[in-house]
Amino acid sequence: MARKPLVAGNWKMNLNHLEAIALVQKIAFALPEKYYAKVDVAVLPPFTDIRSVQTLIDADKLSLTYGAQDLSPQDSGAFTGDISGPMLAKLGCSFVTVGHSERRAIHGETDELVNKKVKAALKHGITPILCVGEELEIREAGEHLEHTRNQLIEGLKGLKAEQVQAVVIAYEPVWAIGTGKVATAADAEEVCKSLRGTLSEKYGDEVATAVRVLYGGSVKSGNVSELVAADNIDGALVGGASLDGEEFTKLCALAAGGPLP
Ligand SMILES: O=C[C@H](O)COP(=O)(O)O
Repeated sequence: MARKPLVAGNWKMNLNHLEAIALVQKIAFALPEKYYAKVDVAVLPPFTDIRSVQTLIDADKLSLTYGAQDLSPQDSGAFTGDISGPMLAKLGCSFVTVGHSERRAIHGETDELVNKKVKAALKHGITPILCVGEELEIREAGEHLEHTRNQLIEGLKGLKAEQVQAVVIAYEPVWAIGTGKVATAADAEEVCKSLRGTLSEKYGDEVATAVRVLYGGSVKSGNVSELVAADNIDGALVGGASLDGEEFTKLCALAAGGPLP
């Protein structure tokens, strides 16, 4: 079964809602419609931008999709500062990243909390992009496969096979995020293949074959083709390069198999 690549731009804590509109317009103008048959493209802006992005995408009937960078495991209540799945669903979000390494490191998110967030996203019809990845020390100790396998198993705990089929996995080695140090395609493929193997072992071949596994960590137009050419890499979770409309458009076109627009 051929998996359609997904390129998701994680804007992190960058761009206000006016800048968000400008960037989405730039991408929409620069990436012709025909590319969307070969690649799914999503932007993941900060919460405060989502309504503006939704309005623009709906009004102009753009093929771009969008989502959020986090969600609460709760649906509503006294959780000051949090944003819930129902709120994101109402805003038309297709995706939400869960367990990004910045949230694990800066906000102390555990695998248990990540698992609750994955369930919250699925409950409200939003595709979770479950992020896993090892720190440099773990890679240097040769424990990256075991570490990412455990994060995957814990993140998906308690889900049925059909629910797992609706999840996107992103392998993001922490040492490659925002550092300019991209994992080689062989390094990334090794982990993505191992993650798919774990999915197969736990949920069966059909699920493992259907799930998209992305790579993230210093992905740019210059390295995306080599990464997505690997058998088990189905697209990219892009940070820094997703803030530059021209660069992100190039990257999406290359992930679609080219040519450049
Ligand atoms: O979610 C995206 C990743 O953290 C990658 O960020 P980066 O492309 O800036 O390295």
